[in-house]
Amino acid sequence: MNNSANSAKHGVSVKVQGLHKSFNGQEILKGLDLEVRPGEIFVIMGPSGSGKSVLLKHVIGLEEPDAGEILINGEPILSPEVMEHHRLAMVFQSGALLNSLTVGENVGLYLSEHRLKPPREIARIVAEKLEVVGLKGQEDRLPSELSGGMKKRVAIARALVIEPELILYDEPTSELDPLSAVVIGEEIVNLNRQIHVTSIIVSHDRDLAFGVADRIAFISEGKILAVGTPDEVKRNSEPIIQKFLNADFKLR
Ligand SMILES: Nc1ncnc2c1ncn2[C@@H]1O[C@H](COP(=O)(O)OP(=O)(O)OP(=O)(O)O)[C@@H](O)[C@H]1O
Repeated sequence: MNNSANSAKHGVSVKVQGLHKSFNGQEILKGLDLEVRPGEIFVIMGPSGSGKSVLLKHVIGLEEPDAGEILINGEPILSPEVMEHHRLAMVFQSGALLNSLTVGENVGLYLSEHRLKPPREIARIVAEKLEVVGLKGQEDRLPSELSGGMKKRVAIARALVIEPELILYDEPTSELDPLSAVVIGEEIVNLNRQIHVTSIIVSHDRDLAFGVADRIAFISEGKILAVGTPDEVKRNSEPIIQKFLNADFKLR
């Protein structure tokens, strides 16, 4: 983490160029190109198995491309420039909280493990981030005592301790009831307005995508089929997109 940049409240740009990735001889990403603007809420939507999570892992540097590259503010993701000067955070699908630790310990874990701040300062930062996600005063609770929506909000608070310039959300509303999903969507938008962080969300939740996105990319079988505003994507005539967006029960 670069402390000198901590006061800067802005998002980074993300550029994906010609991204290819295969696993065990099977091509999963087939040459993806994308550009996410600073401060944008960008949703990557598409059917199960289309490669959304694999793409997200490349954007945070957890996977290396077979070909192509990911640029953060014009610099390769794995370059020293990005590693040292940009703060990228990921909110995992499961929340990835440690059940043996309290909420406060989970949120402050990165700072305490790396001894980046004195305990009193960590406690102050944890309290501040919990307040941002609407969980003021919940430090001493255990993850097992929380609802699914609260766990996701704790996971978001944990991402916030590094003052991120980019937050990646992997299926932030999965396993949530519709009301809790709306709360998480609102949280993502509020954060975006408050700290101007660039947000990339991977989701097949149509309501979330159309509710929060500035722009949406629709991905299918490792290719981008469309990129545009929610209205543009809704109007796209590609049959796979229309089928996905209008899928409904037709039993009665
Ligand atoms: N590390 C890996 N090794 C082998 N295959 C993988 C690996 N990671 C992903 N895959 C395969 O890549 C394909 C795309 O997976 P991915 O998780 O990106 O899909 P997704 O679009 O996020 O789906 P979902 O919406 O169901 O989460 C799947 O067929 C998956 O089995």
